[in-house]
Amino acid sequence: QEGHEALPAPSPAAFDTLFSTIDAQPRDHADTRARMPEFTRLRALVPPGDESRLLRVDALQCGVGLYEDAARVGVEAQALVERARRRDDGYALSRAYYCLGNARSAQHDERTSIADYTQGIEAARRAGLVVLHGEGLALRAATLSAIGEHAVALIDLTEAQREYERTGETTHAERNLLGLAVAYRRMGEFDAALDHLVRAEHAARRRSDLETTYTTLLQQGYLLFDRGAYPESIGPLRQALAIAERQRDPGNVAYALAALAASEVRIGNHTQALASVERAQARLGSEAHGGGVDMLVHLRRGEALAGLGRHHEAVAEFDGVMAELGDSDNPRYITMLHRARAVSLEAVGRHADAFDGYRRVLAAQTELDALARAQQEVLMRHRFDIERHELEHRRLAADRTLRDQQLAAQHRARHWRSVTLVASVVLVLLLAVLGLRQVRRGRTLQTLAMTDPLTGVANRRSLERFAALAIADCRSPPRPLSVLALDVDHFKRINDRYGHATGDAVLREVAAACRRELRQADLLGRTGGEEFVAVLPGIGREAARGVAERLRAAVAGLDFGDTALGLTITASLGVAEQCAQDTDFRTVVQRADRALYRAKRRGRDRVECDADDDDGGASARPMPPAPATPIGASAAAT
Ligand SMILES: Nc1nc2c(ncn2[C@@H]2O[C@H](COP(=O)(O)OP(=O)(O)OP(=O)(O)O)[C@@H](O)[C@H]2O)c(=O)[nH]1
Repeated sequence: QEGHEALPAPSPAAFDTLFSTIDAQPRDHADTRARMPEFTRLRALVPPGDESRLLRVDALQCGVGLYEDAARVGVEAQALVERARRRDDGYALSRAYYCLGNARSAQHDERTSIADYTQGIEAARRAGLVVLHGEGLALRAATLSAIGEHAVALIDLTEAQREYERTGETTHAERNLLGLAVAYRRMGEFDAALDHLVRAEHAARRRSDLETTYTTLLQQGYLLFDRGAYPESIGPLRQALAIAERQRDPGNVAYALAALAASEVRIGNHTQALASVERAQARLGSEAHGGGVDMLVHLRRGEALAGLGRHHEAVAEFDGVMAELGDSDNPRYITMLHRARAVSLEAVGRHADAFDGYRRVLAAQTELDALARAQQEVLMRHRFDIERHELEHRRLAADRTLRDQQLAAQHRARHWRSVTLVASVVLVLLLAVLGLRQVRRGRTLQTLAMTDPLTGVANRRSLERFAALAIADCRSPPRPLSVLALDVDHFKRINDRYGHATGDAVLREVAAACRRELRQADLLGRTGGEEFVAVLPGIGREAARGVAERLRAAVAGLDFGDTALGLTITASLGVAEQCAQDTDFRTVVQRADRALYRAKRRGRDRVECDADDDDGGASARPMPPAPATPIGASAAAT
């Protein structure tokens, strides 16, 4: 075995690497013989007893020798399917089915092969193997196309393309373009076909994939021919021919020349067409070539001869082709053949045969049209279904969006309701607080309006109001009521000696001391600078005198040691009891004031009563008017 490298030792890691490399390469499903050395290396890497890896090599290798013995390959593939099933290996199962499909295809059992491919496609899809899945779709599409099911083939290839693009399998997507283009052309969708062909050609040129570049150019030529653009088809066909020549592939050269000849016939260049055909025949030699290239060359040769007026030779060519054509062959070629043959038969005077030929052309054409219509219908139905699905999908999505929006709106509304509720509660609380504060402020204002700010005792106004009520109260049932008038002695001196602030403090202390000595029912008020008046309801003159004495003693007992050292104060008081003649409070106060005046006169720090009056009320003074400020508004005599 000269030239063979030594086989590697078993290694799972090395196996996996080589396996991925081989598996990623594009394959010719018909025959993998050229890759036998790779498979042998891979097989050597399988660790002993590793059934799983062995299964994979077998699956990868399945199909070798297909052309020689398709039946044997079919049996092997069937066994592989069983093994893959037992091991639950999606990859091997899918490959085994593809191999089985190829074997059946090679034995012209296309319907069964389609079922096998479908099984393989499903296995790949279940295993999530995108590339293998796409490969199966392409295989099935090729077989479908071969039996005239172009629409379903196009659908398969479109699905493969979508999957490749979705998963970013760019190379596979590019390789799939050619198949798609052919499928489109066969469906008569020429614009889509040309677009895919041009893209496939660019991709193939970029990859320096000459074989695919050749095919894309040949297909462009066919496409332009089908569209009746005969002169335009010459360019791509010549390029295809150049590539086939460079590759030294006689089959491809012959295909390109046959296609060129067909276009040359259509543009009336029959001599050139005949030359092309003869060149093709020379390249093909005497060997038989598969795939119908011989038949094509003869058909084109007949057309060229007919164009040159050599109808007898043309009929002979056409008859040769007819003998070779089977029923399963391409109806397009059959139609083309019968039409060309009928023209030549007519030219040589075989009118009845010509007529028969035209009849067959008509029948074949009708069949072709029906096929085309049926295929269009399948495709349209499929596209309609897809569109309907998409429409349904969009409608569902729109519904969902609407529902989401409704939910969001509901949510927002609920949110705002809570916000409003909280805000209302806060507002109510705020109003309550404000109201409360207002009430308090009103009370404070009222208190301020009724009290003397310096001492906190009642002011003149509230004293008069209280007295009026008390007097009325003491009338029925008749009860006594007395009034005391108190004036701090020599208060001016205190101010002068200790300052005004101390004077204020003295006034506050005097008020506090008096309040301590009075009952709850009594009311003390400040009526002038250093003069206070107390109303004592229910108290008669003598009892009031006692109270006045207590007040005098309390004032005299005040101690100012910590504010004004050495300061002692005294107060003089006058007492008056309300009597029947009194019209109002003022007259009682006047009598009390008179008594107070007397106390001052009699030496201060003492209490005098209106009953003790010895000057017959001549010294009675009216109550002093209410001062703007208590200071400087003394009512007491100096
Ligand atoms: N500190 C202070 N002094 C005041 C206030 N109101 C009046 N006075 C002063 O009190 C003094 C009252 O003095 P007079 O009316 O002359 O009487 P007096 O000095 O108390 O003498 P007699 O009443 O005769 O014992 C004046 O000097 C006023 O300015 C006050 O609210 N605070």
